Amino acid sequence: MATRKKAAVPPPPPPPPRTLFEKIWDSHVVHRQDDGTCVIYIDRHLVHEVTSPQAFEGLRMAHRPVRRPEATIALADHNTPTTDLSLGIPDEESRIQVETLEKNVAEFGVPYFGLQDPRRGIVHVTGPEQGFTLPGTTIVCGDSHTSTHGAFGALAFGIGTSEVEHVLATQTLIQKPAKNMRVAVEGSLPLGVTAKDVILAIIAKLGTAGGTGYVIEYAGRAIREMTMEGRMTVCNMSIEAGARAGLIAPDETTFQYLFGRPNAPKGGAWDLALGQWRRLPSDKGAHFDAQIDLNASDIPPMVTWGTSPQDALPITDVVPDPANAPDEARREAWTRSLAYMGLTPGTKLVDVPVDRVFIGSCTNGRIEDLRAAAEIVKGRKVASTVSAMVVPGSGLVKAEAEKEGLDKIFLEAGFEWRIQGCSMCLAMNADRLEPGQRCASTSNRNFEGRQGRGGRTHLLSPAMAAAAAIKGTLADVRDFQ
Ligand SMILES: CC(C)[C@H](C(=O)O)[C@@H](O)C(=O)O
Ligand code: SF4
Repeated sequence: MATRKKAAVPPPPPPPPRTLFEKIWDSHVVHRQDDGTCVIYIDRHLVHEVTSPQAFEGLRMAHRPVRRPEATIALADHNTPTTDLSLGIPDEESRIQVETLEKNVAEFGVPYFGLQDPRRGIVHVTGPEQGFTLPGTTIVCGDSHTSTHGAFGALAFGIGTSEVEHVLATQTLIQKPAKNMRVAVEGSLPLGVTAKDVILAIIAKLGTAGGTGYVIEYAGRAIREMTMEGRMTVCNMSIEAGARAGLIAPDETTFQYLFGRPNAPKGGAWDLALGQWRRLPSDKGAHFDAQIDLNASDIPPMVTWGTSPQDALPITDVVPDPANAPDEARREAWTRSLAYMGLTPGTKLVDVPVDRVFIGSCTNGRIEDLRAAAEIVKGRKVASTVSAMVVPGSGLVKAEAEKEGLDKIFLEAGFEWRIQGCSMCLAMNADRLEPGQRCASTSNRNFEGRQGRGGRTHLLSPAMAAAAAIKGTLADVRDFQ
């Protein structure tokens, strides 16, 4: 019998290279509409007291339960006192918000870290700490700085209150895919330069709208060399560049941080997860719609002078002159900013006196941030003209810092040592600036009135904030090392 040679079946074409964002997106699409709008599955949901009341009320009215309470963690962070929790919450509006959250989580069976629970912290500090934030997952919260969790290679973004209700009810969201931007920081960071300086330098370059419509993936040696704390600081402020989210490819640093955390997978599930996580990084040749490059060795310690996070300059610089602004719109914006900030063009930034120093927030309230500040503060005293405070990002950060003796270093230098919460990052509780007061702050927003009506904010790193507290003016941390 004659044998006919079988025609060789051509191998299937290799799948097109994809970015980290595309991989997470594709694996979460539940339904795709013709116009590209998708229903995506949400793995994890963080809930705080500010943006959840109407969401729960909506569920109540519709007689709907929370779809997956076990995929949710709730806690209060914005409105909580930082001095003494045993007195309750004196401010009525704040108290009502926290009590409403407590009532809602009890009624809907949502896991809750109560006021006295040491795991309670700013949502973006607590989530990662608990291993609730995992690579390759989708994470949302009714809070713009949800981008923080992107440091783990999770697609994490802030949502509005009606979307909070949608996620509580369905564990899904309706979204359009974003464009991909790659921001590469090559080389190693010089001494005195931290993740905060890197992200301020990136925002100064991109502008507050430069990231609009994009998910930014941060890459390059300087990012790979960062700890998880540093990576979170970078991703945290992605939103200040207008981006939908920030992402960093998970690697050994990520896995080491997560191993053994309460909500991280255990045993065989851990090994399985590792195998999946290692496939997440962007493929070689994946398409990015935009690319920005920075050299780490060009980045000095940075500080903001104006009322937008993009108004950042090297600490060695001077207050800019609106006459030198690149266009008319910015001339006007700079003039307004300088009037609000009470600054004169040409003044050296290191000569600008500060009244207050705030070390904390979801940008820089983690243990490594407190260690960096304590290193500068150790054996020194806060200037007599300055009132300074440290507010840990979570109860666990506070406990660890106390175990290491950092609280003593701060207290002996004249800092106040507070209880965890958002605190003076946005002045929703009792911690706020008086009109006209100037603050060196490790937080992420310097908008008018952000830290209290009429308050003036300079954003900088924890080490730089510590140096400012000692010197009584903005200061170059490299003079203190
Ligand atoms: C209160 C909350 C909705 C708000 C946010 O979305 O970011 C706050 O956390 C902030 O930092 O301004
Ligand atoms: S610390 Fe500041 S930026 Fe972060 S969630 Fe709280 S208020 Fe928002």
